[in-house]
Amino acid sequence: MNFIQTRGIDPAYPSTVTFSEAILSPIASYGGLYVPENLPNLGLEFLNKHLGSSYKDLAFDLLKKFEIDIDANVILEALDLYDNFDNKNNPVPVVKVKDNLYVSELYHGPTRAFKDMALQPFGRILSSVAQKKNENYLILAATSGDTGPAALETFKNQKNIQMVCIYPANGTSDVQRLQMVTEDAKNLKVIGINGNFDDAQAALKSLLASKSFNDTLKEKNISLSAANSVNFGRIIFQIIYHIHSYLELVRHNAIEMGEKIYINVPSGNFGNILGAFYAKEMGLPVEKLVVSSNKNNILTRFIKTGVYDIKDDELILTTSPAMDILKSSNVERVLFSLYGADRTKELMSDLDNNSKYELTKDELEKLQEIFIADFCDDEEGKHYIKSVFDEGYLMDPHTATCLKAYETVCDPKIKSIVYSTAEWTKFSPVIANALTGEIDTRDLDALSSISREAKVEIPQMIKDLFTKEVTQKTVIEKTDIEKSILNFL
Ligand SMILES: N[C@@H](CCOP(=O)(O)O)C(=O)O
Repeated sequence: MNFIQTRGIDPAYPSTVTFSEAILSPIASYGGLYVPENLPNLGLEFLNKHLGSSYKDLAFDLLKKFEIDIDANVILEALDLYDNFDNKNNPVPVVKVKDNLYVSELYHGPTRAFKDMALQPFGRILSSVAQKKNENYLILAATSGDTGPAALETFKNQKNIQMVCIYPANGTSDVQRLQMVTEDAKNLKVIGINGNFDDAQAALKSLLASKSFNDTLKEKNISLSAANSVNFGRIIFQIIYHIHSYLELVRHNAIEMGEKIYINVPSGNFGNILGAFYAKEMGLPVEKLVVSSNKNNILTRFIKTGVYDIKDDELILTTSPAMDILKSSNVERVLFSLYGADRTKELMSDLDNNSKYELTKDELEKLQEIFIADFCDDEEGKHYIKSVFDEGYLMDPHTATCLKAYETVCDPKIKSIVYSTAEWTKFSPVIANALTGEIDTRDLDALSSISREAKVEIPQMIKDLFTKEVTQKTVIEKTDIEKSILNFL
């Protein structure tokens, strides 16, 4: 299958590219993104066929449907990385929390967040394509806390790869930061910036599009790619777990095959729910996609009003930092699917030039046929963490935001899957505070207090972070990112 461009075609670019070309060079004409030319139609036949399949078999068959230009043995090797998750037979358990409410736990990989679901196999595939071409790649990642650790983990010590991860120095949890700054592989560089995630992502996009930066890299015999969800290589793996989660509900006899459900996703850069959007487009029975966010509530406002307006917004630091985002990259891919390339180009250029765009009434209706949304502030989040804990389930603050939308915009008679994007260990102070009222300033104290209260073990890999040497000490102004990357190479 070929890939096309969300903002139409600049004559300087090829009109279509293969999957490997799209992942090696993820930014398309006019700063747009690559999307599949068409989506495979799965239907109930595919779902029925995979009721008894393992996660890896489902994934392999789905990837086959996309006809990507990657050797089958490379795909199989990449999928074998799911064997390192907590349960090699099921990397994504789906757990019942209360009547009609299920949690799909996406955090059982090496860095304890959902990003491992895609970055583990995607990193292996990208590295293998680079090695086969015998080319050197610089992979950039901008992170608000979860992508960074997962990207560093997947690319560390990979041949032909150097990787730079940019994070907001004061915008992640301690555990997220420690996961990054204690990485010591020679091919990795971690850069903290005095700025927020939007600054980090803007720098990444501008470097990907910069001719002079790319030319400088070429002189060093290096090409440039990205590990964020702007890269379709991430998204393709983020479709699979939505289908798997649906099948898990059928397997648990929670739903009949074909029954429609809500898919409720904590959303920031929109990659996770975009995977669900594509799964729905491919035939997964979904009532609505529920977009949950924190006090940085631009996605909720957009879905409720059709106006994406961040002119007067200041990014707020919250207790669900992975969603502290205003310029959400993957909304663009939905705009393209619903309204086409010309309109997407117009809307995205409004956003770039005026920090605002506005849908027409008809366009908004089309969006609202698919998406509903609500946001949850930190205090409400703590309330949900506590009340769900009292019913026997421990969840992180990102997952907790979904509980608000579950109550406010979903029909309780229809089953919901809420996606749990991170393990409790990554955000212990807020969880400890929600459960016990304690205010722990040190993560270690908060981890112990949750461990006591909830009778859960702190995983060794999390404990180890607090004694590991900090090897990545760079913190710079956001204007110095390019210089700092070039110094590293
Ligand atoms: N929430 C992310 C931000 C980057 O998102 P991505 O899905 O585009 O990689 C994070 O935690 O880093």
